[in-house]
Amino acid sequence: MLSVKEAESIVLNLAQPPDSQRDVETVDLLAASGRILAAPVTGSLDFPYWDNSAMDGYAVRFADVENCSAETPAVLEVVEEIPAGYQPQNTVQSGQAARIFTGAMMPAGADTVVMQEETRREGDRIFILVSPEKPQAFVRHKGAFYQAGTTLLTPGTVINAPEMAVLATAQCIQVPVYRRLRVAIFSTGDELVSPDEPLAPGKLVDSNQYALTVLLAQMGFEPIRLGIVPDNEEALNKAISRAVATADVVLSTGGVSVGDYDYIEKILAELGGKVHITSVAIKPGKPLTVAGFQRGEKNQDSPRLSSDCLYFGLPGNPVSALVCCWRFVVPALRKMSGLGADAWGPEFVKARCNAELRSPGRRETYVWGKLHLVAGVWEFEPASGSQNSANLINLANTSGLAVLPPADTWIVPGEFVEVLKVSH
Ligand SMILES: Nc1nc2c(c(=O)[nH]1)N[C@H]1C(S)=C(S)[C@@H](COP(=O)(O)OP(=O)(O)OC[C@H]3O[C@@H](n4cnc5c(N)ncnc54)[C@H](O)[C@@H]3O)O[C@H]1N2
Ligand code: MOO
Ligand SMILES: [Mg+2]
Repeated sequence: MLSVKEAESIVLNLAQPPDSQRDVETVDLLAASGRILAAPVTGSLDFPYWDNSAMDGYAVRFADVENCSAETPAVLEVVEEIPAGYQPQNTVQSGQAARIFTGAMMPAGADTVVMQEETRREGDRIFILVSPEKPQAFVRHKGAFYQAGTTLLTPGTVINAPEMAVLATAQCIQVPVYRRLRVAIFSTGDELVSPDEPLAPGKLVDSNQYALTVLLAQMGFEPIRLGIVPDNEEALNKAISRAVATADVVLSTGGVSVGDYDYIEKILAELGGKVHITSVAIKPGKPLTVAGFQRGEKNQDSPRLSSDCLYFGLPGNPVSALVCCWRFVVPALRKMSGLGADAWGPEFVKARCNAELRSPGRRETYVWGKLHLVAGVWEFEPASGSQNSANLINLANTSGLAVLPPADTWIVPGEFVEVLKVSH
């Protein structure tokens, strides 16, 4: 049995980042929302584009207003009005000013803006009542923030609202992003029926496929649902071959333990998969099985990442399947999707536990519950009811998994524990 750390490192080694040529597609600006940038975005313009005013007021020559005051105002002739979006026509000469508004282009000759609250207007004359602190006051200079040719966004950046603003301002209307990872999902088990089917004695509703589909879709991956596959070698062989041929990553649930009908590992090997992990010292999730498949010839109809197809045989128990996903699958998918290493996770926080937790020890134990931020301190509240890997009901509302080490552990209320944050 591998430790959680060993398994994590194997999984992250198998998960390879996308190819910067082959795994890239170009999408329209707004369609890039939530996607991961695949190439640097470089501005071809200075930012600001030109000298402009930061205030509503008057553009002046500093030398004309340097020593003025309310008692001895500088009196200037207003020669032009410059709203935002307008190109000034005149050069401001000594003794002159231009009316100007926030964001409007500075006129030639002027070097300083005086805000209108510090002036008094009489017809074409403006009285400057307060001397600006220094020349260039309230002028936003061309290229002061970024110069043309500067890299504004680097590959691996997720495009959210601020990044969208940068793309728009750089006029990057066709955005190179990594293509979405295709993740095949299927459930195995003769007992399984779908939620709309009648439940005969001995049967169980397939919940795993629905949970995994939502988890992946919410993270921006492309789930491909392949249904329920019976515990039958031929059917499993077909389903696995098909999944491996069409997806970058495959997630199956069930059939990875030691029972007579647990065929996944055997079939993975028969199909040429290299099985790297068959059990991990984690509770729940012990029989997690991970295999890699060599990439075949690239096929136009089923483009794949440059890396091998990565297969996760998740345990059938619903909590075990999700815990394995949160702990191992999500970081691997994040790496494969093109995110930078700092974004792969998993993310742990120290939290004050509000109840007693015990674990007998041989496996690293994950206790599910809720994380709350209370006056700046994380608090962990374990889910009430049975912490049993088949109890999918009290897994609802989980936002954190407290991690107890693989040793006899007894956490008392008020003690701090390491908690894995999960999306909720
Ligand atoms: N003799 C041993 N038995 C078991 C061991 C062991 O070490 N020795 N490990 C146990 C652990 S831990 C786990 S976890 C499970 C994993 O079993 P499998 O991955 O082989 O999964 P199945 O046997 O197919 O199913 C387990 C359980 O989960 C239910 N299930 C399966 N699929 C779904 C689904 N899609 N939706 C909801 N529930 C599902 C299934 O009915 C079983 O109850 O093995 C233990 N056994
Ligand atoms: O690992 Mo199993 O998931 O303990 O029930
Ligand atoms: Mg089994």
